[in-house]
Amino acid sequence: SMDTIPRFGTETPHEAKLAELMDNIDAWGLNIFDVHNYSQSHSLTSVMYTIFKKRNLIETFRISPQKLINYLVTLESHYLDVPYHCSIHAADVTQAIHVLLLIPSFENTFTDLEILAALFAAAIHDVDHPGVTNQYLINSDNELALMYNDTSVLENHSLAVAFKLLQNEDCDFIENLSDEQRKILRQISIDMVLATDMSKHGAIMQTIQSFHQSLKAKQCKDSNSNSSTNDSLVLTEQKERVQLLREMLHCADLSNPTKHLSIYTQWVDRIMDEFHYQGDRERSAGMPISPMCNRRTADIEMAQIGFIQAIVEPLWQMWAQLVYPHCQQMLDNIDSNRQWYEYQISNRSSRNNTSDKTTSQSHDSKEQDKLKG
Ligand SMILES: COc1ccc(C2=NN(C3CCN(c4nc(N)nc5ccccc45)CC3)C(=O)[C@@H]3CC=CC[C@H]23)cc1OC
Ligand SMILES: [Mg+2]
Ligand SMILES: [Zn+2]
Repeated sequence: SMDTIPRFGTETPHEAKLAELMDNIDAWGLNIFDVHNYSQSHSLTSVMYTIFKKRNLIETFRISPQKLINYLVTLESHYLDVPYHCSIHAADVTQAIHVLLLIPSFENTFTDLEILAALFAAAIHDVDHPGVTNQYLINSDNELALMYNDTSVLENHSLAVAFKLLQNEDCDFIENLSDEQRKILRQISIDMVLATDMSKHGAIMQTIQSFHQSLKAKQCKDSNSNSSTNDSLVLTEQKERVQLLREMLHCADLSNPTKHLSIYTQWVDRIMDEFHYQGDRERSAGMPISPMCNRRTADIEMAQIGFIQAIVEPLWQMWAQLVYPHCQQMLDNIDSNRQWYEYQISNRSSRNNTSDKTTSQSHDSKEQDKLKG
């Protein structure tokens, strides 16, 4: 019954603190690491449950709260304990897409079923990720590459695992959806998760410009409505709405540099841990070491500047243009974060010009004092 379900889906001695954090569930600045700590490492379960309740999806789709919790806890337990692609990343991407769906431009754009599918796709998109890239699985003749014929191996695997878990009677929280609704949910989730494969990034960037221009042209400019609904994007075709959701999940998956520096640098540490561990395995197996995976030659700052300039900033600029002015904060964070990494590099080179090679902060300040004389 309802009274046995905790407020945020999981039992925690820190419910008051979690409540305070969840007040920011609609904000880009939510600290997902704090949510993970205060939810007893159930950030994915508590974030998804809170969003489902806030969006009234439990009533709309007659979802059994207990079955939803059962599914979320089981899904969360199938994320592996890897540095980056763990359940905190899934919670982070899920909360990000929830915030993007709140942008006024999308006030009248998506159906409840499409919103359910988008949140579900975000929550499942990296489940059972082993902490290595598709290329590594292919190069090491991994059974997953054999299973999926080297094609979007990780993304296909996460989808299969997530839907397998739904077959468990106790976890089937979509039991009351019609067959047609289940079919649409499955279709949209598959489309969105497969689009998170970075090998599809180029294709998304190719079409995004012309697609958004056509949307802007159709944007309803109903003169007598107030400003907020004035810019809402109305898309008549489900195909177009799914294309927008595909881009949205890709943006959420590439959102680390759009967050506050203190959050962003934690994701950088985690992804570099994961890449360097893969590089260690490639080195000891005599394989070529993948880009950004060699801890002995790593230039973490340069890798982030390259990642921002080549991938993250161009994508988010396209997205921000479509929903102007609602994503300016993301663009501002990208810019200040890139500048911070550029400063680290310039600071590094001036440090190298001093006599010793030590790079400790205290050394620098002593050096500065000497210079002041
Ligand atoms: C926080 O910091 C990161 C977070 C996630 C990722 C992620 N990176 N990637 C790829 C991205 C493109 N890469 C580049 N390769 C090559 N040869 N050259 C490049 C030159 C400039 C930029 C990138 C590349 C390969 C890895 C994923 O596939 C992950 C899974 C899905 C989404 C993003 C993830 C990287 C981060 O910092 C580098
Ligand atoms: Mg992925
Ligand atoms: Zn991801």
